[in-house]
Amino acid sequence: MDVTISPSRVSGGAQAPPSKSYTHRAILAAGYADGALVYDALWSADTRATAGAVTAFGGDVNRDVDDGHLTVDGFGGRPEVPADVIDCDNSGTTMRLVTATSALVDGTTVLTGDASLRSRPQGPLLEAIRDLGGEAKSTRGNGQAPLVVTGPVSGGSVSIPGDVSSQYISALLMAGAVTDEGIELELETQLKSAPYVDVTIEVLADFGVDAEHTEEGFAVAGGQSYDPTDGEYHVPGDFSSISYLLAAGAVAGDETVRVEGAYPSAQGDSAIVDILERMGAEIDWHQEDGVIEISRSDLEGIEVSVEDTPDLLPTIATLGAVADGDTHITNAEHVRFKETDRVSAMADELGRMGVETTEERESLTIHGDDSHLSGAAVDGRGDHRIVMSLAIAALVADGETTIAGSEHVDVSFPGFFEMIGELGVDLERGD
Ligand SMILES: O=C(O)C1=C[C@@H](OP(=O)(O)O)[C@@H](O)[C@H](O)C1
Ligand SMILES: C=C(OP(=O)(O)O)C(=O)O
Repeated sequence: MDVTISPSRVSGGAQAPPSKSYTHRAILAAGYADGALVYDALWSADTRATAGAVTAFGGDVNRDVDDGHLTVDGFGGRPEVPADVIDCDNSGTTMRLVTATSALVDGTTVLTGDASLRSRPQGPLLEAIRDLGGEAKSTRGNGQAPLVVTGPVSGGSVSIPGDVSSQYISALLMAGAVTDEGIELELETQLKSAPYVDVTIEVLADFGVDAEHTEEGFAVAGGQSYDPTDGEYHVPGDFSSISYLLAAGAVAGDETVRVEGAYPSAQGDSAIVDILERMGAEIDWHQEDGVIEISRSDLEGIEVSVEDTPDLLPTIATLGAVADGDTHITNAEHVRFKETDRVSAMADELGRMGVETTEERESLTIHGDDSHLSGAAVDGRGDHRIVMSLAIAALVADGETTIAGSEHVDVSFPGFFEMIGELGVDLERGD
């Protein structure tokens, strides 16, 4: 479905959507437990895929139609053999977390996903499961889904690269807690996207499970039980989603844009506040109230590493297109392994809008000075973050911008277009 956006000014307040990363973990942790009530859960295409997997393993997930909370019945640490293939749809987090759950099953699990997910790397996780004594293979022998996993594994020590996806580590820590022996992970490389493992450790702690950093990597003791405090869990707001609302305020704010539900957590993407400040934005984060206020400001290019914050790259690229001078985004190689290669997708699609960029394997430089944003027909590449970032660029382009594939926002931010419409964006959604 296309969306056509005209140059617009934004103002007013918006509620941050719930965190996708925390919701995935809370649903699966509740599955590993006997169950839990999950409040403020994100109900999006990706989190529905994780709910589907918990159901396939013998749990159940029901959503309250009035307030949206989830009632999860768990499988108590003993996942049963799924009656069918598990479809992880477009969700890398689901596939990685659930592949490790599959290694606990006394039998065989088959996992697949859409074309994008079936092109993403799973090899290091499969190898780790084999090293733990399970069977794990890619049907095509290329390290990509469809995957076939046979357990059960009882734990042990494995080494794993840290520079492809942190989700392998999150997955093994979550599953390792209910193995007999626990799992020790030795990192073969430096860890990228590290804050996401901290998010995992935080959620595990809230479910009464201990996992820790070690000198070599991470470790989780076996024989633990998932048991959430008071049987419930509350999901915080999502800073990756918040980044689009703040970027809209920074480039197109008429009056102040105010985002609520922005409380501090382990999310690395809260770095967007600091990044905007460094670019010259007028921004205030009232942490105790969970409120961020931002007004339109003249932005300047900066150098920023996305080593810890890969999901911010598309937002930063759009900000760089509007800023004066160069914005140099470094440590970005792992951003190429997402729903699409986001480094080249942003270079190409912003290029269609008149933005000059220099792309290298590990970096993307946006030449703000040489760029003039013009409305154009652009492609969201079937990737929610590319769609949302181009939508923000469209606010300050000359003329209309039409983005193909607007429905993909359903992956992480289902109400995105309604929300920016309420902030004042002039948009029309077509076929
Ligand atoms: O664990 C998570 O919730 C995520 C980890 C990150 O992936 P990588 O660890 O693969 O970089 C991030 O890009 C993704 O959107 C969510
Ligand atoms: C990469 C993302 O998610 P996942 O890895 O779960 O597909 C994302 O949300 O940007």
